[in-house]
Amino acid sequence: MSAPQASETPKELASPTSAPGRKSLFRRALRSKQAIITGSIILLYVVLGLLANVIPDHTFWEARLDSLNLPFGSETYPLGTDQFGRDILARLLHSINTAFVSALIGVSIALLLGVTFGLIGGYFDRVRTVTEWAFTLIMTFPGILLLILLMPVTKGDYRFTMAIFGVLLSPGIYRIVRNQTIAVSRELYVDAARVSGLTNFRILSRHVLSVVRGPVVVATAFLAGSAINVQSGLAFLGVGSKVIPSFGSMIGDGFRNLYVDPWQYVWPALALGVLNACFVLFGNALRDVLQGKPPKPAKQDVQALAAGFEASDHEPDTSALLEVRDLGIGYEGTDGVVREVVRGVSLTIRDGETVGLVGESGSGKTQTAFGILGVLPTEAQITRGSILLDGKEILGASEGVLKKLRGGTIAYVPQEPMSNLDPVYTVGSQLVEGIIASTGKGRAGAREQALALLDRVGIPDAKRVFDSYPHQISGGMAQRVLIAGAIASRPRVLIADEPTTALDVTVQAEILDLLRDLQSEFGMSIILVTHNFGVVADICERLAVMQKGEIVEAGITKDVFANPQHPYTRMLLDSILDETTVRSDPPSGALATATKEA
Ligand SMILES: Nc1ncnc2c1ncn2[C@@H]1O[C@H](COP(=O)(O)OP(=O)(O)OP(=O)(O)O)[C@@H](O)[C@H]1O
Repeated sequence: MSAPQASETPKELASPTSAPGRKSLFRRALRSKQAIITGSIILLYVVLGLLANVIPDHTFWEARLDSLNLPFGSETYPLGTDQFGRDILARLLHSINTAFVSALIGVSIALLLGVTFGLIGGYFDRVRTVTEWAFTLIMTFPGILLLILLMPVTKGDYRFTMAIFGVLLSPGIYRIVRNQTIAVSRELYVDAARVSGLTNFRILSRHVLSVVRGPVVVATAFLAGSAINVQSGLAFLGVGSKVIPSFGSMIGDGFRNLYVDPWQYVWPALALGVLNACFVLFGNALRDVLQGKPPKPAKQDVQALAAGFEASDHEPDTSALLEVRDLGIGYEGTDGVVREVVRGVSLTIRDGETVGLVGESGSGKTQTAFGILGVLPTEAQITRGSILLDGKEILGASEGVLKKLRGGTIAYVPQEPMSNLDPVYTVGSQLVEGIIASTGKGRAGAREQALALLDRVGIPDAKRVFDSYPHQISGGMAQRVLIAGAIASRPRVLIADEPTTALDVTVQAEILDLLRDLQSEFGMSIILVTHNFGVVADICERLAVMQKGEIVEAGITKDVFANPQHPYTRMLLDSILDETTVRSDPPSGALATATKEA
């Protein structure tokens, strides 16, 4: 399980680990009204373009001296004629084809270069310098000027011009793909794929491409609009063939004839404007779909949720600080069926107590914790339930409300401390940013508090650690740093997700001692997510045992340890190594050696 990464991801792109595949993006796009409307309009343009030789009564090049500047609504010329007596409708429909061919050529070349070299540059560190250099060089070219200067080479053929424009667009795609590839290459599952002997090509096509394609699809929509605009702009300036109709050349002709018949200007400008707006809005809709919105409960009192943090109509347990009731979290499978990974979990945490959420890997502990924090992946669905904080419903609250809660009332200490510190920034600057965001303090005050917190969590040379980069400190120190960040806002609930798993035994004990001290000092409640009964025995007053998404047993820790009721709890307890029992049989290696010596 990895911690939520949304905050570490560039705004325009989804987290690499959460990026859905193309199929999922397409399916989710169908749920966005904006994507459906703008996508349908773009599709309508395509159909009209395909019927360019069928719909009009005249060809686009046919000029009739007896039909100059006919107004719209004229017989056989529904949109009228231009100053050369040519059918505006025919020219408009052919302009659509010119626009789409321009977009197709420009975007295809940009994708071919950007995706290919983005994958190569992102994945292979050794060639990255070369790809960076090449694409930075391309970015220095003065785009439009270059396209005009290359007129003698392109001979005015807009298709060649757009091919060159595709090269000029490619750095944008390259950067998206390169960034995503670098991020994915650092994921543990990619390391695992390498170790298991998968070829680089297989890793790139299977693991990396599936992550980068979402953002690339979104960028493609924007690039298509941009290619159409540039082609139209060049045609307006007179760069390119006068014979092939395009929105730009029609706008240019209409502009020159504005006082005779303004409609000759209005039609192509309108057609280009609408098409352009559709590409931009379609791209925005895809991006929203990709970034997603926080999962909403399936069945909730919508009005209460709309108010964000309104009082709930449940009858809350008045002694409870946090109350999770019948929480269900599910994911849609490839067959379209939603399967619950958290199934009706109920949990109560009172002020100042530590509750262990225990169970083997995959039992739904972290999903429950993420549900409380409101940081579930966008594809997650809340299928049922309620989460009350101080008796108020927070499930389905707005992102603004949840952000405030996460920064202040509820804090989170993630698993794997090292992966949760950005290697590019010093420990201090990351702590300071977090403190500014959660407390609203100024930089100097935040720095002072960060140093005090580092000191408080038992880091001996706080100043040195403050100025260190994450790779310069140990795992135990990194965990202390994350705890320092989490307690900065003096939270009332601290959710610690396997806070000791990645640490060696002595450091584990120190971290548990630290959590215990901080709890009594701040009087906060702790939810300790763990698979380790030893940790639960050490620090938790109560525990809840999870299996396959359900709580199968809950109670006071010493009671459950003394008299476990559920077979699964008994099995987990039995699997704890009994330190008083020493195996009498020698390890197999020793046995083998002994046999050999004999
Ligand atoms: N994005 C997702 N899509 C589909 N299923 C998911 C997703 N994230 C988690 N799950 C599933 O939810 C289940 C519970 O996962 P969760 O991370 O809560 O387990 P856990 O008990 O915390 O285990 P661990 O300690 O290994 O993280 C798992 O079966 C997991 O495969």
